[in-house]
Amino acid sequence: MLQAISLSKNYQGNIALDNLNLQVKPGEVFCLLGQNGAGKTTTINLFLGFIAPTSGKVLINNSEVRPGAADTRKYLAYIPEVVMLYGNLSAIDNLDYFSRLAGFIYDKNHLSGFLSQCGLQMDAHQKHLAGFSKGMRQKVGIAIALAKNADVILMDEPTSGLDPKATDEFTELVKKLGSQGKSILMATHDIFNAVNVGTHIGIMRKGQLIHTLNASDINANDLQKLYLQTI
Ligand SMILES: Nc1ncnc2c1ncn2[C@@H]1O[C@H](COP(=O)(O)OP(=O)(O)OP(=O)(O)O)[C@@H](O)[C@H]1O
Repeated sequence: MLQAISLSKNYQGNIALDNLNLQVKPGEVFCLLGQNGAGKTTTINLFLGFIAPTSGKVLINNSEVRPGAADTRKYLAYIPEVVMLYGNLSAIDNLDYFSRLAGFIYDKNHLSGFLSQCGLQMDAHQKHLAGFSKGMRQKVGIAIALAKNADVILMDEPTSGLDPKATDEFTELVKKLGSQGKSILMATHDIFNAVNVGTHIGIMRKGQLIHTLNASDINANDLQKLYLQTI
């Protein structure tokens, strides 16, 4: 489970995050919406331990995240806007490498099984990543999350630039991960997708979480209205 408690972050006197409180329980997909600069990436970077909070704390499975500490990182997988892996390695070799880094050793069939579960077509498993589309890279990123057995998945605008079919495939995968009990926090600008994939939706403005909603309580039109009123 993910928790942010009274979390604030200042950069040279500028407030990037202001007393944020949120939690993402197992099985929940929490979508964070907000304009550029609202603080979404800062929130994700704090959970990843890339930066330290100015005040407050972030917890993963009840352990406090500290920059550079490995104990909370083992629960995590991270899907950035573009999954950057080794272009000169095949999908299966990338997956093997990153699984081993996380302490998991699988045979080729098992690795291939993770890639297939994530919708990557068989004939791409042995191909170099350099030739992959963004949608294919995101699938390999999710396969790494599965292979690492990560409880928590952080995603920063993972569907930006994906075509509608690739977005739909990605959305179905994220729902499946949620139904398997993962806790997922996703920063996104895609209101329609947030309603579709999220169990919870947060709207941020200037570092504050202004609204937190159950996705089942709102449709995309009403969410868009609320978003525009809020930002
Ligand atoms: N390393 C940094 N140094 C100084 N200011 C920063 C740094 N990183 C972020 N900020 C500032 O913190 C605020 C929040 O930025 P953040 O990247 O978290 O927003 P965001 O909601 O993710 O935006 P976007 O949708 O553009 O990705 C912004 O004002 C930004 O300029």
